[in-house]
Amino acid sequence: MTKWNSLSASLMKRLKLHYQMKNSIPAIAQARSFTTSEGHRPTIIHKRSLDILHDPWFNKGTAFSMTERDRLDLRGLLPPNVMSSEQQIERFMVDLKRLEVQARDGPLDPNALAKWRILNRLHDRNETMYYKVLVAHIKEYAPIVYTPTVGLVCQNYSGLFRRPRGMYFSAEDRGEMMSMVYNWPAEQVDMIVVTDGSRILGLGDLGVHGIGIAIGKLDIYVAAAGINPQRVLPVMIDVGTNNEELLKNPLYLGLQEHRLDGDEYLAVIDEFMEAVFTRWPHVIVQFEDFQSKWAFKLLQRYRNTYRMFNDDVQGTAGVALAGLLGAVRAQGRPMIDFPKQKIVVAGAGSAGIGVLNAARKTMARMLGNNESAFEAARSQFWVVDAQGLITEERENIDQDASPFARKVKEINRQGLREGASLVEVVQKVKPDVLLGLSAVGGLFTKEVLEALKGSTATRPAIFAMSNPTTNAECTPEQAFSILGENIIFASGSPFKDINFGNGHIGHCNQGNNMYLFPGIGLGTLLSGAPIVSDGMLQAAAECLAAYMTEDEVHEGIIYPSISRIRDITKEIAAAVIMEAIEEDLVAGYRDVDARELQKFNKEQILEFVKINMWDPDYPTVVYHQD
Ligand SMILES: NC(=O)c1ccc[n+]([C@@H]2O[C@H](COP(=O)([O-])OP(=O)(O)OC[C@H]3O[C@@H](n4cnc5c(N)ncnc54)[C@H](O)[C@@H]3O)[C@@H](O)[C@H]2O)c1
Ligand SMILES: O=C(O)C[C@H](O)C(=O)O
Ligand SMILES: [Mg+2]
Repeated sequence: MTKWNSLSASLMKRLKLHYQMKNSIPAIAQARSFTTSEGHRPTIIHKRSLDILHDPWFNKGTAFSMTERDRLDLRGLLPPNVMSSEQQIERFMVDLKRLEVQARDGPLDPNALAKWRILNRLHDRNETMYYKVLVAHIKEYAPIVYTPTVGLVCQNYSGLFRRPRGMYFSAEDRGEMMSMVYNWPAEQVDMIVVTDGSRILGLGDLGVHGIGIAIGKLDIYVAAAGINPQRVLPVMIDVGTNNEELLKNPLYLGLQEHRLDGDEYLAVIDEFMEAVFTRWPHVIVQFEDFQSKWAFKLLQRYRNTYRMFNDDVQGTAGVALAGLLGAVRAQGRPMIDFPKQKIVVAGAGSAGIGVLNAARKTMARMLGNNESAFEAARSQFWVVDAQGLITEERENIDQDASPFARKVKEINRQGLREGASLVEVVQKVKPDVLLGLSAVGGLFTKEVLEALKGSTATRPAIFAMSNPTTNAECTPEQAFSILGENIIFASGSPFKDINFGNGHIGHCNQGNNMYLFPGIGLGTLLSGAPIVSDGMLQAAAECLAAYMTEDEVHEGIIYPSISRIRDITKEIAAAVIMEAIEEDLVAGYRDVDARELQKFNKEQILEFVKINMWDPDYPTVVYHQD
């Protein structure tokens, strides 16, 4: 160091000390005399981006102005609504008061939200420890970081928001996304879960507060699939909200305008996709909780060009299919009898239609995989939506639901008609399976369940798959008490098993797409496949269906316990890779290239998956100057 350099360094040091003492601000260049438009001297900082938000000295959270966000590379790292410090305090106080007056946060666990807060704070200060806790206690804490509590978290997000997590792309960012994406500090991102907040679980449009679901899904990716937490990115695309309460709420964190629609909406999603795939060409994007209206369109738009899938349409379909096949086995019948099952589905949204398409295709394959098999499979389904039974007489029928509209002649024979109620349909059809993806809590009323007593199945199956808990179409208590012990029960949100008191247990299976999406994502990542094909999704579902032993299935257990989720995810990922090899889609991962991967046998693929799963262990850390 030259004399002048060392002199100026010591001068700077003294100056810094002087100004720190004078202003109590730890900034080096307070000596400069320029001022901001508000008349204050600026604080000069030597950090950018997330480092600022993670520094309690400099962080202003949602109060960073738009110009500051641009200056400091913060654009996209905060929800779009800029708040005053008074509003920030108001939000904080609402949350604080809520804790004082309302200790009960949820029907199943009165302390669910309090537990979420504690886990979230751990997540903010020590990721490795957070995931160690989650992996070791997944059964206990999945219902906190994921469904059902995550729904409550999204509903209360304006109060719960502390440190931002993930990225926000808003309608205001049009034209900027390609550069904004570089504000994210990670050089590599493997998994993105993106939502536009338009249909969060069964809770409707929660706007920007829906980011919680993307965060919860990625927690499951890390815990179940061993995706490295430094390479996951939760994303919220804020195109406005049609939730009138949020539009009026001064504490809402998102854009307070109605949702963009049509081409304007598509342009935003297109720009986002282009931006993230430009920066991270190998990323996988999982679409989550988009309203049905867009879920299918976006899937069709991107699925052949990008590595993406829609969890609600495709993940749910696979999980339901595995459960439906399990229900056939639980009736003591071979899986090949699946095409004989009569299935009533309540709900024809993204989830319901996804399940119907997958189940129909599987039946058709079992029946010979030709056009007449596909047509024959159609007649095994009766679909009831908000307007009742869907038939060809339905006016303005949704194009995704129309393949499942019953023929008028058929239903006349059955004594049914367009718009028939769910009870009537169950009474007349006497189905083997009643499956709900309606988002209507309690839809399977006493009358509906009574009607199911007429089922021609030896062991009828009830899938109350809507989330969160209060949206379940019925509870296991209701189902078992009306229909007796000899049924199969599954629900989207977790319920406790029922003890009948006679040595028998009524098993409550959790039919949730969390059994599939982590394996689909991990398998796609490790195979290097450029798309997520139908075959890969089918392989994932079949692997889940085959995972349960005969004994378990006879006991009524059709899905594994969540405590086995890491193992089942490994198996599913391997099945996805094997299918990708079969379809000649593999490109390899890291130092294992396509040719090598193609030569692996099943054991080697399982080992390959296992060694690529991140474990939450502390690494040895050393310092190295750049
Ligand atoms: N368990 C899982 O893994 C899983 C996966 C995805 C979605 N879901 C749940 O499924 C539900 C629906 O999701 P979606 O994306 O399909 O929603 P959606 O809003 O697109 O669809 C809801 C459907 O239910 C119908 N419906 C409304 N009221 C009805 C009634 N009274 N009777 C019969 N049908 C009625 C609507 O007409 C619509 O077709 C949500 O609660 C969601 O949480 C569960
Ligand atoms: O998130 C879940 O728990 C399942 C599913 O993706 C849903 O939207 O309900
Ligand atoms: Mg979902």
